[in-house]
Amino acid sequence: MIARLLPLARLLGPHRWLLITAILSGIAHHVVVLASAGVGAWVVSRAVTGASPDDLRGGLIVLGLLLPLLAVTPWLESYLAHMAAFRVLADVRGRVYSAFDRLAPGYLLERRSGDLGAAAVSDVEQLELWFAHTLSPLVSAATVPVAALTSLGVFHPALALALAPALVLLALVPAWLRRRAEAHGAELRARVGELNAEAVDTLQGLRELITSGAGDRQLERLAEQDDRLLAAKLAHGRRSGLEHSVTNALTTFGLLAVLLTAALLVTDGGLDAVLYPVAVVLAATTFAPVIAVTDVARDLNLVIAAGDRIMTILNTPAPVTDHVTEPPPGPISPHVAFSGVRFRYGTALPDAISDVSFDIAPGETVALVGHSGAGKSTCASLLMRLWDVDAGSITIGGHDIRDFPQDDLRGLITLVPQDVYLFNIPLIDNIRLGRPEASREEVIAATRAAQADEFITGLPDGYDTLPGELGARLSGGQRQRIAIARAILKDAPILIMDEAVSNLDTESEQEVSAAMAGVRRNRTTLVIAHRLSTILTADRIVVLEGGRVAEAGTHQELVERPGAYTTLMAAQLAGSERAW
Ligand SMILES: Nc1ncnc2c1ncn2[C@@H]1O[C@H](COP(=O)(O)OP(=O)(O)OP(=O)(O)O)[C@@H](O)[C@H]1O
Repeated sequence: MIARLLPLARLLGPHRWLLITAILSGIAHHVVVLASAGVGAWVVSRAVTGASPDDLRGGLIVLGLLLPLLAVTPWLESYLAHMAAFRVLADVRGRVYSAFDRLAPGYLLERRSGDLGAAAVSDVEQLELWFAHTLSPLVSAATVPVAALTSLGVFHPALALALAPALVLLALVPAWLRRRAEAHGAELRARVGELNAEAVDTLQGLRELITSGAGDRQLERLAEQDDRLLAAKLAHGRRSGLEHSVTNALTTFGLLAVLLTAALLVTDGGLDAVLYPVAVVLAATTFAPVIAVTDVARDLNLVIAAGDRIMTILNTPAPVTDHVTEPPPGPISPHVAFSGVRFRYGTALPDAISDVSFDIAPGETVALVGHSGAGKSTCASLLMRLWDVDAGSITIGGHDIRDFPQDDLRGLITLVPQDVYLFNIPLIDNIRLGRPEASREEVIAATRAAQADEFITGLPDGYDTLPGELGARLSGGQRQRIAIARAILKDAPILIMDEAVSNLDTESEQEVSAAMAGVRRNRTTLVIAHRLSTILTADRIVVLEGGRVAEAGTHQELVERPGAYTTLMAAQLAGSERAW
């Protein structure tokens, strides 16, 4: 078990010195306890056997000197161990968040956000048990009994021999129950993650649950997850209880063995009667650090499971890595070209796009159109290098996008997504996301250009409104205009727009279209188009079908020959506002 936990020590980093000092304080504490108990027992036993106050003075002075240490050393141990633990926890949490950043979105799509949230918060929290409450007692438990056994051995070897079996058996209890403990720990942490994921899902999908009347079914699912967590907790509790009882029994057995052996030795004259209470007190105090460890060891399975979950995240290789540290030299022309691009989301999956070639000249707008699943979003994700192409290449200004550090590449591109996420920070900071240093005036100018100024100033706190719950109350059109304001403010030369699929009312539609036209001006734009109005204003249209380019050209060129585009248009005309 300990071997599985030792890799966690690597997480200590620069805080290891704090922890080492805590461990030394812990050892000092136990030595002081042993010494004061021994000296105290000796003083009492001398006093009751008629020693004069003068005979006791030396012992009492030692006790007086030990007393402050008795108070200070445990405080120091706990304070330093917690300080080290909390600093490590903060570091680990930071590393987990950067891992999310590094792994996004490929790995994150495969795991539920509530489960990942549990990993970032409660799994990391679980590590406190190891760093603040286990490491130091563990070292004490390994050293103090050796010191106590040696002292008892000096009194009489039989005393050490009487105590040793109980100590050895105590150390073996966690090993005996290890397999069960690890299985329970993994189960328990996984169940906590699942319940968290289900709860987050429920909250995120509340509107859908209410409108579809599926709330009760979801509550049942939550209750089922709760039951599974309860079963895992009970199994953990049963094993933990068994461990506790065995530990208690062994402690009592060890003490009785020393008590009995010492009594026999005193009767036989092998041990001075004055040393009898000293031997018993020494034996009793020996168990304290061992019990402290077995107490926390009962929950170490949870730490192992939490550590495994964290390490899995930290050690997962990023889907995309930087091959260079500097972007290509000179001004980069915002000319985007896809050449023979092939990509699939997993080795077992079919190609999402194959042999896709098209280019977007600087300042040009290309509309990607096609049925759902045709590969439009995949093209946009590949241009932002959220994944790397499997074959072919994507270039900007003639340079392969893999020749840019990711930060530089994403500095060249702005995304206006379909569904805009608003953080619970003032709206002005939400708009500043891509350019945090922008002044208030610059934000307002960008928001005006995105036709979002009017509705924001109409809010009671205007630009300082916290979206919080409001995020959900903003209309789709308003959220898109906030994203457009972000894009205008970031002022990147290349723009990717994922047009909202949901129907906007006519007024919102006009406002969003006007805002989009504004942001597209002078920018190289790739728009995942769903609306006829957008398609008609694009310079060129690329029609995707089953992950391949079926046709490309201007609207005029494409309508003149029957093909994928005219079929899509026919579907559009037979349908509603939305094209597909
Ligand atoms: N994360 C993913 N993992 C596995 N397959 C994926 C993933 N994302 C998309 N796909 C698959 O890749 C193909 C192209 O999907 P993509 O999202 O690019 O299509 P799209 O044209 O943008 O569709 P829509 O208009 O519905 O968004 C589809 O078959 C889709 O199922």
